[in-house]
Order: sequence, then structure tokens, then C-alpha cells
Amino acid sequence: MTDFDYDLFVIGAGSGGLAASKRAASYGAKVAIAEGDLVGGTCVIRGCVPKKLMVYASHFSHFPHESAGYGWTIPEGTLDWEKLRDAIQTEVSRLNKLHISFLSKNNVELISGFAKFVDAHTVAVGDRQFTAERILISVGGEAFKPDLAGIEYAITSKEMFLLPQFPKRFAVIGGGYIGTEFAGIMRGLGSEVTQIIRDHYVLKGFDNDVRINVQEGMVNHDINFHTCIDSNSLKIIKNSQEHENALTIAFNDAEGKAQQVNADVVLAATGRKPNLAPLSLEQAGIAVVNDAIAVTEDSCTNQPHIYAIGDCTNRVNLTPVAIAEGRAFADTVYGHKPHFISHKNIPSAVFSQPEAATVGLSEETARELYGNRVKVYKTKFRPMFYSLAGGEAKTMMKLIVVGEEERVVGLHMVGKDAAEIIQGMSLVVTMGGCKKDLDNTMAMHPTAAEEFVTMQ
Ligand SMILES: Cc1cc2nc3c(=O)[nH]c(=O)nc-3n(C[C@H](O)[C@H](O)[C@H](O)COP(=O)(O)OP(=O)(O)OC[C@H]3O[C@@H](n4cnc5c(N)ncnc54)[C@H](O)[C@@H]3O)c2cc1C
Ligand SMILES: NC(=O)c1ccc[n+]([C@@H]2O[C@H](COP(=O)([O-])OP(=O)(O)OC[C@H]3O[C@@H](n4cnc5c(N)ncnc54)[C@H](O)[C@@H]3O)[C@@H](O)[C@H]2O)c1
Repeated sequence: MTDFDYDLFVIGAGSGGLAASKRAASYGAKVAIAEGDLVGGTCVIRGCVPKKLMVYASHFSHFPHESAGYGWTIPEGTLDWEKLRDAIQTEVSRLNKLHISFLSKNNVELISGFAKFVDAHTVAVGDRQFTAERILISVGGEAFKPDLAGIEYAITSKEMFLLPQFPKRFAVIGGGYIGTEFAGIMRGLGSEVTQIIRDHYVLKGFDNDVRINVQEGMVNHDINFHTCIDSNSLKIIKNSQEHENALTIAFNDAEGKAQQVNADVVLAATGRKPNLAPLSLEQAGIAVVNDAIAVTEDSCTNQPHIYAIGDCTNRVNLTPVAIAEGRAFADTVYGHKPHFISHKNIPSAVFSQPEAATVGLSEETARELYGNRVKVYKTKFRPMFYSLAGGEAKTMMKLIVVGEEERVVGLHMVGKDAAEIIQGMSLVVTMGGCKKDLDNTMAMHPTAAEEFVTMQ
């Protein structure tokens, strides 16, 4: 028996908080979860799920010309944006209700409202206060907009799902996951798209071949690029109503020459930051480092009974990671099955067009770590689908191996079904497999994935 209202109070019902609260309750803990917005969090409400549905929607525009080579005559279609937007919101709302019902089925009490610390064992939600033996912070992150003139005219990924009108011209600032994914989505849905980035290529931090091949594919889909721009010179100007487009982005290019891009909607996809300001962390004496909650390997903060998981800790900001951290916390603290997750070799996909997926080390990082013990196998080909469909689409696959035994330390792919293929292939890296294990695996023909087991 404790004198607290709850054994565990979870702040934030997103991917991590939902997973942790249900797992802790399954071990018999008395659990409450506070959510200030819609249950489901970034991934379900304004991230992975509605984004992937938009990716699917954007693929249909390729059908008329791709199917022509296969003998079909499918007329060019038109997009009803409001219908798509509302259908996605209906699905989001179904998932929101489903997650609420999962909480109640798992005996987790939902408390609606934003929570903040009163002291190290007390949390306030509105004018109610709750005490708990342990507290888990899983408040996620929010879009970060740089301090540029006119930045208030740019929207963030959150508003992309709720656009009142579909933009004829769309511009995105940023070359990370979100900018690159939305550039592809909006192009596929019919906008004229310009992506404005600070580097030579999108997706900094990924293997260079991935970066180059994604960008080449995007250019082939008629996405305009401004690369190596001077980000200090960026500004967004609101145009008068007579102007063809609502906004103009002005900036200097690499040579210092002034450039302008007109657009109806500008997306600032310039990174995300942990959502800590409303929490009053100082009331509980919780340490923050580089704008994120500082945690140990087992997700414990500097207060031994307060834990933090997911994007608010800024380790690897992906849904499966937040879920795994949440479950590891609950298993360790309430299930007496202590374990923590490894943040190495986490597979990830960018749902750009072409799609990219990766696990393990890039060639550049592998060479830094292992020098000339690194060997690279690489292939680039036109997938069979396009032999009749036409077009320039290519698939690139790359295998990074180390040492005489040729241990596989990295796998990278750009092209159709990259995410589905790399999810399966990631097992080789996790299990410490070698090139010979791939060689000993019989190919499945005709597939694109078979290239990974037949590369010479
Ligand atoms: C556009 C976009 C696309 C993405 N696509 C992918 C993808 O394809 N694959 C992938 O793996 N990841 C993707 N991500 C990342 C993924 O969404 C996050 O990594 C994941 O949601 C993190 O989970 P979390 O539990 O840490 O936080 P969140 O899911 O953000 O949940 C935090 C919750 O806490 C609530 N909250 C915040 N403060 C308080 C408070 N004080 N009191 C009460 N509640 C509070 C918030 O309202 C929110 O519901 C995407 C992100 C974005 C923005
Ligand atoms: N498919 C997925 O798994 C997926 C999809 C979307 C988001 N996410 C997660 O969300 C996180 C955030 O995504 P993101 O794309 O917002 O961030 P990011 O950190 O991946 O990219 C931010 C981009 O903005 C640019 N930038 C930053 N400040 C700028 C400035 N002042 N001027 C011009 N450019 C500037 C950076 O150079 C970079 O290209 C990702 O790191 C990822 O963890 C994952």
C-alpha cells in the first residue's frame, strides 16, 4: 500500500506513453495517463499514419501513364483535396477512439488536459492534482521554426493535414525526413513543388548514395531544388492579393546571388524539439540537457522515480523506438524483467518518392570506424515493373561489410518497396550476419529483394 493516488502517472498519450501505461497496468500497477490533445500522439494524429495515407494518395497520379504500357487506357484524374483530407481525418478519429478504448480495456485511467509538475510526486491537470509513486514523461516533440523574417507565414507538418485549399505551388524549407516526404506527396498530388535546402543533397546523415539517388529520383519527378542556399539570408514575404501566389521566399544561393521562389503554401520542415516548456520541470528538479530530458540507458531521469521516453529525450525520434523504450521501462520497473533497448542498428525509412530505407552504418561512417577493412557491394537497376511502365525510376541497393568474414554492418536501399524490404533484411545486421549468410540464402525470383542475396 502506498499513500499515492497512483503507482504510475504517465504524461502524454502518444506512441511511448500508451505502450508504457498499458504494459505497466498489465503487471497490476494502478496507472493514470494525462493527455492534453488527442489520444494517439504525433504518430497517429499528425505524423506517420496520416502522412503514409497521403503518400498512398499521391501514388495514384502515376497510374494513367504507368498503366498505358500495360495496355490500359486510364484517363488523367483530378484530386478532390477536401475529400482526401476529410477521409484521412475520419481514419485518424477512428484510431483516436480505438486507442481510448484500449486504455480503458487495459485499466489505464485517462485524464484529459495538459499536465505540469507541482513537485516531484505531484502533477496538476487544470485545477486537479494527482500524486504518484512514479511518473513517466512521454510528451514528445513539436515542430521547430527558425527565427527568420516572415516565418509566421510558414506552416509546419501539423497543418499540412488540414489545409483548407490544395496549393497550386508548394515550397518546403528543409531537407530532412519531413521536408523530403512532403515534397514527394505534394508533387504526386499535383502541386508544383520546390524544395530549398542548405546542403548539396537531402537527408543529411544518410549514406551518400541514398542521398544522391533520392534526390535524382525527385528531380525526375519534376521537383525543383535550390541547394546549398545561405540559410541566414532566408525570408518569407506575404504578397498582395493581386500576386499570383500568396508568398515569396527570398534567399541567396551558394554564389550569393538573390533568388526567389513563389508559393501558395510554405512548409517549414526545419526540425523538431522536445515539448518541455509547459511541464514546469523545475518544480520536480528534473535535469534538461540540450533542450531534451536527460536520461540514463534505462530511461531514468536524475530523479530516481521519474522516467522519460520517446521524442522528449531526443535519442532516436521514431515511433517504434518510443514504444520499445516505454515497454522496456514497464517490464523493468513493474514486470521484474529488467532490460533496456539498444539504440544501435535501428532501421528507418523515408517515405519519399523514391522511397529510401536503411539499417546500420553508412559507407562514410563505416570507413571512419573500420578504414580499409570496409568493402561495399552495390547495384543499381531498373525494376521489372518499369520495363513496360516506362520512366526513369531506378532502384539502388547497397551492402556494407567489414573484415575477412564480411560481417554486414549496413544495408541501404532507394526504390520501390525499400521500407518493406529493409525491414526484413535488417535481421541480418541485428544478428551479426555475414555476406556468406546472404549468399547461402536462396533468391526469390522475380523480385527486387533477390538482389540483396545475389550481389557480387
Ligand atoms: C509528420 C511526421 C511524420 C512522421 N513519420 C514517422 C514515420 O513514418 N515513422 C516513424 O517511426 N516516426 C515518424 N514520425 C516520428 C514519430 O511520430 C515520433 O517519433 C513518435 O510519435 C514519438 O512518440 P512519443 O510518444 O515520444 O511522442 P508523441 O507521439 O508526440 O506523443 C506525445 C503526446 O504527449 C502529449 N503532451 C505533450 N505535453 C503534454 C502535457 N504537458 N500534458 C499532457 N499531454 C501532453 C501530446 O499532445 C502528445 O499526444 C513522424 C513525425 C512527424 C511529425
Ligand atoms: N519516416 C520517418 O520515420 C519519419 C518521418 C518524419 C519525421 N520523422 C522524425 O521526425 C524528425 C524531425 O524531422 P524533420 O524533417 O523536421 O527534421 P530533420 O532534423 O530530419 O531535418 C531538418 C532539416 O531542416 C534544415 N534546417 C534546419 N534549420 C534550417 C534553417 N534555418 N534554414 C534552412 N534549413 C534548415 C536542416 O538542414 C534539415 O535538412 C526526424 O529526425 C525523424 O526522427 C521520421
